[in-house]
Amino acid sequence: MTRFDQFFQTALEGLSRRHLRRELRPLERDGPVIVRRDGGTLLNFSSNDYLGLSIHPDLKARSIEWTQRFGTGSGASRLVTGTSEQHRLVEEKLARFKGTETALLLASGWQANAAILPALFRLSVEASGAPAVVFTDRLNHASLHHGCQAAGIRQIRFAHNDLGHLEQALERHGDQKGLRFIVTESVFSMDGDRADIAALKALADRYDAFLYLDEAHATGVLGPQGRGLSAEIGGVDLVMGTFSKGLGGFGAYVAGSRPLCDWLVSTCSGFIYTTALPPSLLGAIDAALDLVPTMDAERRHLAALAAQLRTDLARRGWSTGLSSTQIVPVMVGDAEQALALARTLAAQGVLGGAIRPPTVPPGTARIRLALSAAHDAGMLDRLLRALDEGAREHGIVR
Ligand SMILES: Cc1ncc(COP(=O)(O)O)c(C=O)c1O
Repeated sequence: MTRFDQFFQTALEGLSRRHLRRELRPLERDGPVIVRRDGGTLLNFSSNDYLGLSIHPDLKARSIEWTQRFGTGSGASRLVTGTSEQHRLVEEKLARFKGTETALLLASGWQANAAILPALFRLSVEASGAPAVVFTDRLNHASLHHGCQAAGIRQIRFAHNDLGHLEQALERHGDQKGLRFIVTESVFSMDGDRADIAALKALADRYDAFLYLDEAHATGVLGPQGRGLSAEIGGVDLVMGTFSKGLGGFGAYVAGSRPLCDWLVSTCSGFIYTTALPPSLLGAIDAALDLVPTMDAERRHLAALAAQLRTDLARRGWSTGLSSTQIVPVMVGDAEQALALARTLAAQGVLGGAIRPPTVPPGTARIRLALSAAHDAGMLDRLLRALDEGAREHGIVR
């Protein structure tokens, strides 16, 4: 015990009373969609490993091979020791995949957003002498908020995916001197809905704004050959994404123009002051980038499963919001009820995470279901039966 522990305890009890306390629970994976927890087996609907690549033999083999050839760690920041051939090869492959001039690897999606935005916004001061004017979707991921906060800018928030509202804001702030930035996601992680990238790009062009797009949940899954929604139209100024979800590994990327990536190499704290990605991860990413473009059948299966699930849930009276992707929220509303429902799911052998404020807005707690190409129709039936049971047990009004 330290003398501060009593403060932690009291603060934690406060979180518990508001049903906001989070806890780590031991879990072991057993195949693409099965996990073991508390001695039982659960069917997993909570993982972002959308294509099941994290256990693919090709990723494992190249990760092992590159570890054996190049070691377990990179030793230092790339600016200190130099850039390895593997980093260069993976970045080139990534730029080809995303259809951009170049790309840059970063440590994680969270770190990328948290560190890129402050570096990017500095450009405004350099170019115009005034701070950046930043327009953000109200439901942007925590890491995007963090990046804005770290940059010390005030976000001009527009209603979720409401481009009319965004346009009004662009109009209202039209006479501000700084460079304009629109920061949003192509697929929203807690709602599974999509941004209209073509319309965003048109707005960005009309108002001379820089478009920053987070493709964390689209990479590998959506767009032509899984290249993300930005690949459908091209011309997005900066696309970031992660390797931790559809690509089955870990780490993140920025894809864009050469001057953009050169700027980040010189100014992005989260790139400069951190150790380069290790060979094991680079090997897995390299293999995933070979496989993903060939996985149209898996993507079709995943999309069909998600559509089926939404139809079945709607038939049973559940709302799935505006989901149109592999992420399907089952809206509950009350945080305590969402937690109770997740507990019943687990008792029925199904893992579906309860997502509560502050991750989602107050009153919109939900079970976030994330589908994988490794799921099948029988598994969806099991999930639906478990949800019905939970609704009955806890008197959840649908
Ligand atoms: C939209 C979005 N961006 C970024 C991240 C962070 O990515 P990573 O898990 O690679 O840190 C997430 C992860 O949940 C996300 O949902």
